[in-house]
Amino acid sequence: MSVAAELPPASRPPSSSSSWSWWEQAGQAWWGLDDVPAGAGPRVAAMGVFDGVHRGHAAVVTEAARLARSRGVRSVAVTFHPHPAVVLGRRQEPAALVSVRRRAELLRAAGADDVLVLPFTQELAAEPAECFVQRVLRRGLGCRGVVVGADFRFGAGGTGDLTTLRRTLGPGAAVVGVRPVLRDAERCSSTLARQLAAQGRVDALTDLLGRPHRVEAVPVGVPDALTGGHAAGPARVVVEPLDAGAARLAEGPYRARVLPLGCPAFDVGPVLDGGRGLEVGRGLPVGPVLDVEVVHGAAGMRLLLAGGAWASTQCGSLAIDLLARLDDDDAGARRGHGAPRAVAHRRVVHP
Ligand SMILES: Cc1cc2nc3c(=O)[nH]c(=O)nc-3n(C[C@H](O)[C@H](O)[C@H](O)COP(=O)(O)O)c2cc1C
Ligand SMILES: Nc1ncnc2c1ncn2[C@@H]1O[C@H](COP(=O)(O)OP(=O)(O)OP(=O)(O)O)[C@@H](O)[C@H]1O
Repeated sequence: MSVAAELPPASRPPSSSSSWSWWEQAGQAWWGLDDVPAGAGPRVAAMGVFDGVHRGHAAVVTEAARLARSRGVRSVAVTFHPHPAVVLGRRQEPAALVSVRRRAELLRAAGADDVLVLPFTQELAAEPAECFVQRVLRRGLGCRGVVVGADFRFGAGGTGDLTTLRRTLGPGAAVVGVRPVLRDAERCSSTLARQLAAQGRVDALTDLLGRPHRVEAVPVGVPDALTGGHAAGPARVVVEPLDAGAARLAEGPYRARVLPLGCPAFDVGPVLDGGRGLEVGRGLPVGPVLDVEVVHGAAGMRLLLAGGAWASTQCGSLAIDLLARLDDDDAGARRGHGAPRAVAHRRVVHP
């Protein structure tokens, strides 16, 4: 039986959700082995969860792409969702740094020709490593090579490793274990990235990811008065993460670049915040830099965008790239004390 056929329907995004329509539009990923086109030829796979696609992940995917090119085949990033630790009850919170849609986009940006999302279930967790390699990597994807981190473990009991891959894939296949990519002598990991986000350590997080951390969000309200569609003074827009399980971000003020999401034909429109609307450079929209305040409440995480009236009126959803934490002294103090503490809310006024 195929992986997709074994899935509960809820594992796949509902076709009515906006994120699913982006999947379809972008043709970003295969969802389950059944989606993989038959007879598409051999491949080299990179394998892992890849939440956040940090620099360590990028090294694995880039190596798979290089190996695939050298063998004249396509590369595929094989990723799992939800996170095994959540499915296996080792982690309570389903906190993910990025949505699966964004993960697929980042894996492609790192060099993967294709992305396969395998829904992670109790059944998959119980599958012996050798069976997984035979069923998914050999028969399903025709792998001529596999690239993982040198310490990657998989399969029932976590017994699968590089040796398992070499033995099971056979002599013609290349199996590469990428040496750990470090940041400040610490192994880059999604767990570390989630910790840095929870502590509001934007500089360290940017360094670990190799790019600014992005929150994908949708406007839900305008707290400040808007008169006839025009801002009466500095406007603030409330936005909520698109992904209800988005990893926690420390409360407090940030500076962020805000981009329209999923609307490629975005019209710049009237600029409501004094001339700093979207510019178009090299075919890509370059959003305005805005002050953002992150708050947590009963409804979950919310972000208040200063001067973001254009966003609520012009575009359904937004990408918010965090550039800096505004209260650096406070962040420094937090670093010194280890544990994150609440940051007093400061009203962010757009200049
Ligand atoms: C293909 C595959 C990939 C896996 N990847 C991960 C992983 O990235 N992280 C993780 O914690 N567990 C992962 N697991 C789960 C563990 O290998 C293992 O199934 C789990 O720890 C259950 O172990 P148990 O049989 O001792 O209960 C993966 C399992 C499979 C089959
Ligand atoms: N720092 C790193 N250097 C090299 N390879 C890495 C690094 N981190 C992860 N990998 C590899 O990238 C793939 C995906 O990693 P995966 O998401 O499973 O691990 P992770 O980043 O440690 O996540 P988590 O912290 O959630 O367990 C795996 O093959 C893994 O071994």
